[in-house]
Amino acid sequence: MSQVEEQKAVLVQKIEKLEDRIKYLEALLEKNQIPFSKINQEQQSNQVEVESKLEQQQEKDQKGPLHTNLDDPLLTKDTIERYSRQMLLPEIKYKGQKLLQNSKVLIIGAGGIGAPAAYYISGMGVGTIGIIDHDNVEESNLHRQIIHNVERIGMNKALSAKLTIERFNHRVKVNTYQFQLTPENAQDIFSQYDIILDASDNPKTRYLVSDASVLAKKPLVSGSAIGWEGQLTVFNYKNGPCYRCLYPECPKAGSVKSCGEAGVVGMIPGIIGLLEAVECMKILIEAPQAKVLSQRMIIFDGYEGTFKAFRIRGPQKNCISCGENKTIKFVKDYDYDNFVGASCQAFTVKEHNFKNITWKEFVQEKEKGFSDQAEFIDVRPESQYDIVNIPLFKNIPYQDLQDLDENALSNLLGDKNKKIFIMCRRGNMSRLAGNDLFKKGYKDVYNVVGGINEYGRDFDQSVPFI
Ligand SMILES: Nc1ncnc2c1ncn2[C@@H]1O[C@H](COP(=O)(O)OP(=O)(O)OP(=O)(O)O)[C@@H](O)[C@H]1O
Ligand SMILES: [Zn+2]
Repeated sequence: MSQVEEQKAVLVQKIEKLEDRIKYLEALLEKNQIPFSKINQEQQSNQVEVESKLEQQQEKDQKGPLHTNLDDPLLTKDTIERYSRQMLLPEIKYKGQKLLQNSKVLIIGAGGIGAPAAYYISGMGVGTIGIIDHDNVEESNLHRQIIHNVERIGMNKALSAKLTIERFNHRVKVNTYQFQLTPENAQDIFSQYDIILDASDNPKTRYLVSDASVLAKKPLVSGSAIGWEGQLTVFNYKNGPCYRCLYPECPKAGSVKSCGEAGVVGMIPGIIGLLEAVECMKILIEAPQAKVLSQRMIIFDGYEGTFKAFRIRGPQKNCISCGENKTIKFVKDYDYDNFVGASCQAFTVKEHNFKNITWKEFVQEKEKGFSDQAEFIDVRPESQYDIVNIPLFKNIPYQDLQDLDENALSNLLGDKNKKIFIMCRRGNMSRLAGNDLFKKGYKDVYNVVGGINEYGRDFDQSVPFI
């Protein structure tokens, strides 16, 4: 989406929103029999003020000669009617709704988990929602990120979420942070909210979110989803463990996968996002009997049709984030790149001995004719290869390639002097594979830069961008 189209989409949204608001205000005016001229010009420019004045006026007009219990100016008649079905619950009632109305929730990422979580959290009447995401809506997000839509492709996800929420429940204030959460900005942003929801998709952000939540003394609802499976827990709640207590070391390279690599059934992050919203509500309404998922985890397996809940490790005395002698005092002073890069940055290859080749160079070389002394490998998972592939490249998924010893490799690839061309989806996994093959004795290894996505973009429009 071009910048102009993006701006146009934002304006169209605003017009629609204004039209809705005008209708609503006109109805209120009519109901209260207030002539339009009575509202002064200055206030007209501020919809929220006008609306709240009208609502107060309406409330005042309608107040009877006796006092009621209704003491929260934000929980007006209409608002209570909107939330009445949940307010009927003995665990929520008027007090619980007031707590929700006066609370602030920060959601990290408006993706597969964050999108449904934000939708329902705005539905339940939280007063303020903060949404942080630096990324733009893509076509491949829409099977699960239901807060966005086709017209929003190319628009920042936090902004897109805000536009949807404003049409869904205009009483919720949405703050957007249309940039990346970093060690430099995290503590400041977190301090402005009561509870944090992690809906991000990478280890570096997860550790950062956890450490910043510990420092800000805020509970952290945390979930993840991949394939058919999702999991959920609550960290840093009433002396419970933090993320680092559970995972002091980052998972090993290659074992950390994103939805973009491994795929995901859309409903799974949807379910996890909604479960995050449930935990969020339980914490905010301060229901004494509610069993918050602290030191417990739920694993949902959609394929098996099972939910399992079990206890997890408690707080660790030696945790560098929340333990007795914690060393993380300011997240901006902690080197997340180094911590994550050392063990879990899935696709970081700092030093390499393979050569890079672009698709243009590859095609030129192919036209000259490859000798028999060349092998072509596509290291993507079989499911990705199945959707679209270049048959010249045979599929040896990276996971399988890693497990092959030198003997098995030489049976498969033959002579170690052969040229080996490796491709993948975007050129990340092929770099890891290139390094592995070099270490196993193959000295003429080529990484095809940009993978199938770049081939599609530059050479063949019929190739889907996956
Ligand atoms: N540090 C961060 N700051 C802000 N947003 C983040 C950060 N890390 C991750 N996110 C956001 O969290 C969301 C995670 O969503 P999800 O797991 O569905 O992945 P995705 O990037 O939307 O999709 P895919 O992996 O399929 O391309 C993304 O929108 C991503 O931009
Ligand atoms: Zn800890």
